[in-house]
Amino acid sequence: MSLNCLRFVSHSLKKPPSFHLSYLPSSSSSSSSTVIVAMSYSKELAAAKKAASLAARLCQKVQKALLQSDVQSKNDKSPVTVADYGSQALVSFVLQQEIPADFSLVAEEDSKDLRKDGAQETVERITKLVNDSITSDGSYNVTLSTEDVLKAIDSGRSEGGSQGRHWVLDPIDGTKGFLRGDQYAIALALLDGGKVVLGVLACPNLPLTSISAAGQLSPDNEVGCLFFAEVGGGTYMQPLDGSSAVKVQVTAVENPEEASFFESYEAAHSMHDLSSLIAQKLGVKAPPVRIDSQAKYGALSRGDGAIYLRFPHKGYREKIWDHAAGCIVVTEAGGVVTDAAGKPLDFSRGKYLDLDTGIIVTNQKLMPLLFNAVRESIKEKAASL
Ligand SMILES: Nc1ncnc2c1ncn2[C@@H]1O[C@H](COP(=O)(O)O)[C@@H](OP(=O)(O)O)[C@H]1O
Ligand SMILES: [Mg+2]
Ligand SMILES: [Mg+2]
Ligand SMILES: [Mg+2]
Repeated sequence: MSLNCLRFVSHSLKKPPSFHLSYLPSSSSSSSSTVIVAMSYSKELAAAKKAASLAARLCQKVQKALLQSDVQSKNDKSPVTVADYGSQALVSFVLQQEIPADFSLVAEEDSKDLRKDGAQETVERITKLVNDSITSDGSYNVTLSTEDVLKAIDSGRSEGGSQGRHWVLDPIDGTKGFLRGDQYAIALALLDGGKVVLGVLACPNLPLTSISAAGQLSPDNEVGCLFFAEVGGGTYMQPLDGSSAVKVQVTAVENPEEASFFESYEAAHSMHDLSSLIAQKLGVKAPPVRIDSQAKYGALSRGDGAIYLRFPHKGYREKIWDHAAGCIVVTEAGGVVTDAAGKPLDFSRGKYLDLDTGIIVTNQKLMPLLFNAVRESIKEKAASL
């Protein structure tokens, strides 16, 4: 049997992984000899954690100001825009400082609107935010100009694909949640050869303890989680303030009656009627936990719930930055992420995920039952239309 894609990891249970190895054929001949190629993403992972943590701090600052302001300016979308752009510029800057070689970034935002007449003040606000973050970190002795910031944002224009390495960034995932003062995430992943090889999810408002249906969002709960995963190395969570990381695992629940599920807060993002039909078929008793952003993947990776269902309305095309980091965080914690046809998500085709109907996430034990319930429910829903 060919060993060309056999990978294994060196890590202890407590410590995040530092490297993994790939066995590759030593030549194109059919000889059984192999060479060991060290494949490490530890430097990239450290850079990604640093970038996402700094961006999380920037977003927290903006969200705090937004929530303290009066109702009128709450409805004003500009603070959100500032945080989205600021986060993207900062992550792009940090990654280019830390890993300058062959830099490629596929990210949600671009500077088109910021280059229009009348946007100068906004660009200056973003630039100040980014520079304040860089100064407070202290590791980079630079001050960015407004043009540097616009360029950093636009370096996220790569198309990704199946060749080489590409960073994938959602600078604020769950913008609607961010606006409401609820959940959002800074989601950063690395693709190598079209596969997600590492992912980091910074979730500034996610409690450090479970948000299962039983114990939802206690107001005095400590918040701010950083999830991170490297291929073959498991998933870890640490407080965003930097204290030590713990390994996390998806729930071991096998009985769907004991399972609870996550879905989007926004009904426009996922058909709640379809998920409730699926839950009913499975015999799920707990009500859905509705939260914004890829914080759902993070929460699922540590067993807060057992299932995540996402069924966009017809015509919506999912983007890779909405799932890349979340997907590896869950799979490395022992979970399974597929589309509604049971296929793994394919991140190698550029910005979009071309998938069948929706995304389903759960543990390995529940997946066959969930998959059947999904197929039946989709058929029933289609027949009733
Ligand atoms: N009609 C739609 N259907 C599905 N997803 C949508 C959507 N409109 C926007 N989204 C995506 O849903 C993401 C938020 O997901 P969730 O509902 O899990 O919080 C948004 O990310 P952004 O907030 O980064 O724009 C956006 O990409
Ligand atoms: Mg998003
Ligand atoms: Mg976003
Ligand atoms: Mg958006």
